[in-house]
Amino acid sequence: MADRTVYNPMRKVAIFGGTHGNELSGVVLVNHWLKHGEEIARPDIDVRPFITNPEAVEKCTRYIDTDLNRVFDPENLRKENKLNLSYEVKRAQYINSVFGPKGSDEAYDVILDLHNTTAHMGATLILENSRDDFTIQLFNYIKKCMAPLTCSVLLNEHPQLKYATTRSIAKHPVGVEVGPQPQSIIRADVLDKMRMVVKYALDFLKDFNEGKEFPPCNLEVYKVLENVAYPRKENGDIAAVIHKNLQDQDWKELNPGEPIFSTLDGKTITYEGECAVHPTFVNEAAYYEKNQAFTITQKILLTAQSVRCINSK
Ligand SMILES: CC(=O)N[C@@H](CC(=O)O)C(=O)O
Ligand SMILES: [Zn+2]
Repeated sequence: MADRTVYNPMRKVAIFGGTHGNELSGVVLVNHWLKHGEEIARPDIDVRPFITNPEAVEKCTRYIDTDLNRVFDPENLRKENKLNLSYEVKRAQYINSVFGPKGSDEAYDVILDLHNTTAHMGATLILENSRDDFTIQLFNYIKKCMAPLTCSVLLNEHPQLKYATTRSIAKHPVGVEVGPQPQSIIRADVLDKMRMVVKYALDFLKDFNEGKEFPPCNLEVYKVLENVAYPRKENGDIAAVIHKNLQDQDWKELNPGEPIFSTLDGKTITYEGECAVHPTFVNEAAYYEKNQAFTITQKILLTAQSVRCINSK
């Protein structure tokens, strides 16, 4: 007999934009929905659009003092002595008080956190927990609705590389990452894809709350294995750039021996891993300061039990 997971209805849903103030699709969509909420309204769901880092949005920069999307860990959320805290840690504590507290029953059910990447990733959903059947079912639904457009799923639950995201205060965190889009500009194609993802996510939640059962499913995901750093000179300067054969090839197979960097003196550096991988976040602008040239992932299949809602009316 197939197992089924039951949940309470998902009534508290937030859509976050401006977690990074220079990723403008989420900023303009959330600002639009704050004035015109009809598009995101669904029966019996409180859907709340919210700008998470207003100072960074104002200055059109990723962050003011520190990356907001890294500070939702218990230690930062607990810190006292408000005078010495960075703007983003104070903001994280406030966001956690409104939409969390993280890990509690009162926390929001679902948070869609809207991001852009300069990498050629297309529409991407970011999953934080491979055992969260509800979110796997949600992603499977969105992916099917997006077809023939691709919608890839990135799974980040790497013990060292996972970070404490803004969305992680929700019971079911959903990262939405759409590219390629340069920082501080808006591309219509990217905006449309993000808008479609949000629409399908909300449609799923409506169907789910109305009692629709979603049968068991398989979901193809790209699991984070490692971040690859830029080769640097002794003085810290970048010594090589992403090779032209790797540029814009996010999600494509990369085999051992294939080029990944070109050095400034004209040499090619090849991938020397053991087996084929799938790079992503290739040449992401925001990751130069984190010294990440790209992330390598492995394609795996997740399965989810059927899900349905308990007290649907
Ligand atoms: C380019 C970018 O900002 N990416 C996001 C990914 C995520 O939301 O997990 C970040 O590094 O926070
Ligand atoms: Zn971002």
